[in-house]
Amino acid sequence: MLSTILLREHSRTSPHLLSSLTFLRSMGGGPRTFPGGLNKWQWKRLHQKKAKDKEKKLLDQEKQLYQARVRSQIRANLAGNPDNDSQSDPNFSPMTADDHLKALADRFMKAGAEDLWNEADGPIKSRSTQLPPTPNNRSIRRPIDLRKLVSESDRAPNSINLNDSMKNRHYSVQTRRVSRFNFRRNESSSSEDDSDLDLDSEEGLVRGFGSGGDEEDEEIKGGGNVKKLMSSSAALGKYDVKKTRRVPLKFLEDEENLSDHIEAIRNEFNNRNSIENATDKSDENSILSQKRFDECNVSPLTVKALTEAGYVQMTRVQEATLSVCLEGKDALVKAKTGTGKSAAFLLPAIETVLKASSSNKIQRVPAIYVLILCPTRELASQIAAEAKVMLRYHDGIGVQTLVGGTRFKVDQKNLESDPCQIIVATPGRLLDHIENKSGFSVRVMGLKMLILDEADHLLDLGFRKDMEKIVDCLPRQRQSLLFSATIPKEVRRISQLVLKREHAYIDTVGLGCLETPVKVKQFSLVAPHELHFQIVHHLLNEHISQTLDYKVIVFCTTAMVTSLMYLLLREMRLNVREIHSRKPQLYRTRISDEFRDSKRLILITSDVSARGMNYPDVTLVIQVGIPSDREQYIHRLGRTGREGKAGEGILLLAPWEEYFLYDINDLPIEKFPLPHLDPDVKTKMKNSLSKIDANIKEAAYHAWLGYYNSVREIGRDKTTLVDLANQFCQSIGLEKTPALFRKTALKMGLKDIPGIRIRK
Ligand SMILES: Nc1ncnc2c1ncn2[C@@H]1O[C@H](COP(=O)(O)OP(=O)(O)OP(=O)(O)O)[C@@H](O)[C@H]1O
Repeated sequence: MLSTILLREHSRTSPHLLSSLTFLRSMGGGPRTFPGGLNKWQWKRLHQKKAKDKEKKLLDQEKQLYQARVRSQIRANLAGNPDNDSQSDPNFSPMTADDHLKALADRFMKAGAEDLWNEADGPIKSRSTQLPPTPNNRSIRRPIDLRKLVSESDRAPNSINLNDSMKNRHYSVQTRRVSRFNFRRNESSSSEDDSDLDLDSEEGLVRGFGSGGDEEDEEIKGGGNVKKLMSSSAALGKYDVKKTRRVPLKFLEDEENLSDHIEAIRNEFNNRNSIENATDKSDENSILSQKRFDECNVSPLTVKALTEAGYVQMTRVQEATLSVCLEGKDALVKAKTGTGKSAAFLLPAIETVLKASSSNKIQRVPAIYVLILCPTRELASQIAAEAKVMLRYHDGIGVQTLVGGTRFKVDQKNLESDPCQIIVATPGRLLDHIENKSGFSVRVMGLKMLILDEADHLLDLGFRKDMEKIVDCLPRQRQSLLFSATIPKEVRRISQLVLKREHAYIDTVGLGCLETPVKVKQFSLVAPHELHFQIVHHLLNEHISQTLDYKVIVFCTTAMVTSLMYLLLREMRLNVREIHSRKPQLYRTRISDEFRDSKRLILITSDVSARGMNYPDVTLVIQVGIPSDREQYIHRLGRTGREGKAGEGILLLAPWEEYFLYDINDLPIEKFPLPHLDPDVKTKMKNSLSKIDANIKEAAYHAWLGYYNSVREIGRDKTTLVDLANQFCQSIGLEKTPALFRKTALKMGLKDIPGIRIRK
């Protein structure tokens, strides 16, 4: 004690002594307890909690104030007399309900008003506000879509609209302050969606069981004897990728010597493609713009690699975003599925590395300049493969993936032996590397650019905690780019966790325009639940008989239901493969690569394949059961009709899931007639089902129950839910309902529900 006081006194005069004291303490020489007998971590946590509570309180206050101000302003405006209280005006007459709605709609659809939308106001509904019939609630009215009340002219004049831009070939960018609030670390702001967001986990029940089954970004630390990192080929994968690394960097000045070469490629291309271009340009649905890569401010070496890979013209999203991203601005970008978002962020990423490398040639181990985060392992591999193709002629620039399901040590070895400047990672594994004291966090401190692919999903509650921790460890002086095909309004608010307030919002879809690919025909089929397996079999057979080079993806609600569907269809002699989170990573990668490169194959999958995966020429997507939300429907459907091609999507629902159609009623979905099912096939299916291991069926029942329990509209009536689950049980040939652990049943609120069996 005395020595501490003496040291403290001394340290006032000697800073060296202070650092020695700190060192001594870290070595165990100093006091380890804080007031109240707390240790260092408890003390730290206590203060973090206090700060968080304070921040939340302040935020709530500000929010209430702001809402009150907006409400009073609306009231004043509607009454036509902003200065006086309308109620005290003797001539005051309340507006009709329709006028009121129209006035609200007008105000809300003004440019930049999206941040003011509340669940009850806005045109984009969350599931919590759906009003269509549920098993218990059949008479509720449909919500009014404010979009329909708004005239075309009220659209944001300066936001990018693909359809408009097609006419005048001119993109503009909406840059503005997004929200008055700082929503950073404020989960309560989206608490109404908590249960929806919980659905990110593939096995809702499994989460309840605590058995650790996750959907995406599952991290297996040190598990499995993985001999090589995943290496899937992206869309450009058939072209050679660079094999060697650790070559001295070639910098921008060297590239200028290539201008002759590029000029030659340009001329050759002009001649070769002039006829094709003429037809392309006439196609309004083409994803391509008229601008070529060689006309942009990107490195000639990148252009050379792109040209060789067949990328000559930019896609619309690439044209719309490139200049903004190259200027160094933060951006939030929305563009339809399959329109080339990956290249849109990879191009500025490469330019960032080139620029940073040229100004920092002395570092022995290069800093990580670009970090790309995405929700699934397969997507990370795909992005890395595409980046490698673009980097083909950039010697000395490397890209690596850090994803779960591989050995952590292997990652570390690769990082040491082959230092890279671009990392593509899933959040969980990245965090492991940051928190591991191996120097990775130091390399990350040089970061220049952070990219979130599938940004809305990464900012969901499922990933939010990890994202907050990651962002906390990154330098503030960086550029951030967020890309997705869907950006719900909650995400625009929460995006400030990552983006600067002054960022560009680039929407190449356009407010109120169709969010799905134009050439994809969409159908919904509502049929009794017990017929679903047979209907899927029937739809697949029909499609195969009509489509020579068929390539189909069937999405199921959970991993175990996917597994059951796969085994059943395999028994029925269909050419199927399966991918879901319960499969080892090497298996997943192998199947993913096989499916990418093949034709006449059916992939049965969970939501691990829903976002970002670029399997070329998928002819049909079948979604069995209700998707977790509207966004997931759009992403799953987007696995077909990529690059402006044609495709087909069928959503198969049980009658009690039909309410979901209201969430997507602005999409062009036609009713699919109930097919005539062959009784012989029914018998065959029954036989096939009987051959499947009962454990798989039991796991499927558990997963099914967990998934639908977490779907708010279905899960809140536990008795009906258990009834439906038992019907499912019978339909898959289980005679006895599988029992739940007491703890699980309790967690799910099912303990005393008739029909639930508890394990003794
Ligand atoms: N400039 C280009 N010229 C030709 N093809 C391109 C170009 N840019 C991208 N593509 C192709 O478009 C397809 C879709 O690209 P990508 O996977 O980046 O789409 P996406 O918008 O990220 O889709 P998702 O929303 O599903 O993630 C890929 O096959 C890719 O090779």
